[in-house]
Amino acid sequence: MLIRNRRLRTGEAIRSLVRETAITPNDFLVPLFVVEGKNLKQEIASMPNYYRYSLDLLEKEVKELWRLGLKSVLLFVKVPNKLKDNAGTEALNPDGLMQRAVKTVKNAVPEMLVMTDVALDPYSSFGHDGIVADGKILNDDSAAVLAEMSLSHAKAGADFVAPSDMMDGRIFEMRTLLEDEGFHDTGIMSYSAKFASAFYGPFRDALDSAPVDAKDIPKDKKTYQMDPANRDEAIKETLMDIQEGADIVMVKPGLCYLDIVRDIKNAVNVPVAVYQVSGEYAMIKAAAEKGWLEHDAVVLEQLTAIKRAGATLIASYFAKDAVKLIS
Ligand SMILES: NCc1[nH]cc(CCC(=O)O)c1CC(=O)O
Ligand SMILES: [Mg+2]
Repeated sequence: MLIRNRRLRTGEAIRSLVRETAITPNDFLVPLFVVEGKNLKQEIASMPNYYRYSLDLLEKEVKELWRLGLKSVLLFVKVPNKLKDNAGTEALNPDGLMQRAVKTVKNAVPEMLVMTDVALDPYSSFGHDGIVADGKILNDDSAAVLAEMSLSHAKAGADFVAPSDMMDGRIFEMRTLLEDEGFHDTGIMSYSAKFASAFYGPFRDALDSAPVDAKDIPKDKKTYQMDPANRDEAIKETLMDIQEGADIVMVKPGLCYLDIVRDIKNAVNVPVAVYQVSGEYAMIKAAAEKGWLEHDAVVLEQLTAIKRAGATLIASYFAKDAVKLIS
C-alpha cells in the first residue's frame, strides 16, 4: 500500500494542519428577539436557552456579543397584538420597537453591524409576510410597503436590511427607494432562496407570528416561499435578487438545503448567507436534553458542514455557544 489516508489523521496536530474548513467569530450573524418592556429576558419555550430581550437587556447582550468577537446582529421584534393590522402600519412607525432597537444597539456598540428583518408577519393580524386580500397575499402592494419599511429601518440607522418575505421584485423596490432617498450605503441581505419549511415553528412561537387559522386566510406560506423540492428555481431566485441589487444572498433553512448552498455558491460572486433556523436549533436542544446527542459536538459539526457547503455567513442561534467552544 503506497497511499494510506490515515497518515493525515494520526493526531490532532496533523489533523488541524490539513483541516479545510474552520469556523470563526467572523462567520456569524446573531439573530436577536426584542420585546417591549423593561428588565425582560424571556426564554422561548420551544428554544431552550434562547430569549426575547427588552431594550435595556438587549443593550447588555450586544455588549457581550461584541466582547466575544461577534460583529453582527439580525433583529426581530415581537409586536403586541393591538398594534397588528393588515397594512404593516406599525412596521413604518419611526418610533416603533424595531426602530428603537436599532438605535439601542448602535448606542451600545457603535461598530456592531445591525441588520433588520423586513417582512410583515410580526406586524400582521393574519401572520403573513405581506398584505392579505381575498384569500391571497398581494405581491406588489406588499413589496411597496416592504420598501417603505426598509427605508424606515435605514433612517433608524440599520446597516443592512434583510427582507425575508419572498415577494417578487421587492429587492428592486427596496434598492430603488433607498437610492432615491440617499441611503447608498445601506446594504440588502436578501432571503433569496427561502423555502416553505416546517422548521420555522419555534420562531413563530418566539414572535407569535404564525399564520392565523381563519376563513380566507392562507394557512401556510407556500404561495410565496419556495417548494422544498426545487433546486433550479433556487438558483433563478438568487440570480434575480442579485440583478435587483442584493449585496448578500441567503439560503434558508440550513441543514436540509446544503446541496443548494453549494450550487448557489458556485453560481454567484456575492457572499452567500445560510440561516440555521429555529427548528434546527430546537431539534439539537431536544435530543441533547434527552441525552441522545452530544450537544456541543453536534453544534460544531453542523456549523462546520454549513460553512464547508459554501456559506460565507451563518445566521445561527448557536453563534454564542460556537465562539465560546472554539476560543
Ligand atoms: N419573515 C418571517 C421569518 N423570518 C425568519 C423566519 C424563520 C427563522 C427561524 O425559523 O429561525 C421567518 C419565519 C417564517 O417565514 O415564517
Ligand atoms: Mg424572489
